[in-house]
Amino acid sequence: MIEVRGLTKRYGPDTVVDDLSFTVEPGQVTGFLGPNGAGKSTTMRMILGLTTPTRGSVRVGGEEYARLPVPLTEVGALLDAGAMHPGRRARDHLLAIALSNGLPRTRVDEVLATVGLEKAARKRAGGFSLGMRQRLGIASALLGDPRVLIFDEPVNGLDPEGIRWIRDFMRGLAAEGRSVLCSSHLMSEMALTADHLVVIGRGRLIADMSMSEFTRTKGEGTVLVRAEEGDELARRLTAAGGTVRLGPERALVVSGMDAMEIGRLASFHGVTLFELTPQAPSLEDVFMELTRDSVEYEGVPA
Ligand SMILES: Nc1ncnc2c1ncn2[C@@H]1O[C@H](COP(=O)(O)OP(=O)(O)OP(=O)(O)O)[C@@H](O)[C@H]1O
Repeated sequence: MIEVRGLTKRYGPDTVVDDLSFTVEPGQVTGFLGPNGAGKSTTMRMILGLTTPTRGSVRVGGEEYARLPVPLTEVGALLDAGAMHPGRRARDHLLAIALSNGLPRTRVDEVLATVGLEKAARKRAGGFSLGMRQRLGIASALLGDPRVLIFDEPVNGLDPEGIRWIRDFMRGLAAEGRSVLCSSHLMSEMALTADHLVVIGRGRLIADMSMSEFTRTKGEGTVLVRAEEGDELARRLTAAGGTVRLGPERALVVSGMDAMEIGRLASFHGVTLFELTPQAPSLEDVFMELTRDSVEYEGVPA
């Protein structure tokens, strides 16, 4: 497992990771979520001993990364798929990593097969598509057969087939009992992959819970309302404490009130309703709500 305790990183006056504590358990995919700039990559780099924390500690399998005798056999990571020599053949790239880490050569062909790159083994990485580069990056993370795997935004820029492959692959690794930590800034993507969620904003922990707990406890639904006198109803709902947004085709999307309260209010003011549909919160909505105060650069609504 990965144990993060009181982890803090400062760059000059900026605290980019702020007293962060969480645990990544085996047998699960833990989604590491946060808006752009939240501090996910910095946290992952500290877990991997690539960035020194200002304060706090990280243990992988009970040890600090720097104390692991052969780190690649404990933890494998995909941080930046572009980080490979373009002129080097895929197999040679893996062979160099295996040999410099004292891992057997036989692992190279095994991991190439695992990620489906056998046929491209003798091709140069420079000619690889993004999807193939991701697979090669994952192959190198798997060389030491580690129990812990870390993926930083692994599906960024991939086509739907590539996304599905990575998703299934991560689920497979967790099913084998490994600990998988995977970062993303998209909730919708994690909804299909993660068992557990760690959500951060501006370097601070916002949520640490199972996916089902996350939707159950954090979700407040909306009600879609269509009315003959939409503008009037919107005013009445706002006055009654609801929050109203304009939805598709002039429908109202109401939060803070349930369908019964809205129906009663409309009836009281003689407003004719055409539709009154409670909508379960999407995970994306819950995520946006949670991280609203912690996005670095917020767009101004048009
Ligand atoms: N070496 C550095 N020096 C100064 N500031 C840094 C450094 N590395 C990261 N930062 C800052 O730390 C903050 C967090 O960055 P980080 O890359 O960890 O976020 P992230 O959650 O991974 O975001 P993204 O999804 O955009 O990659 C950002 O504001 C970034 O500008």
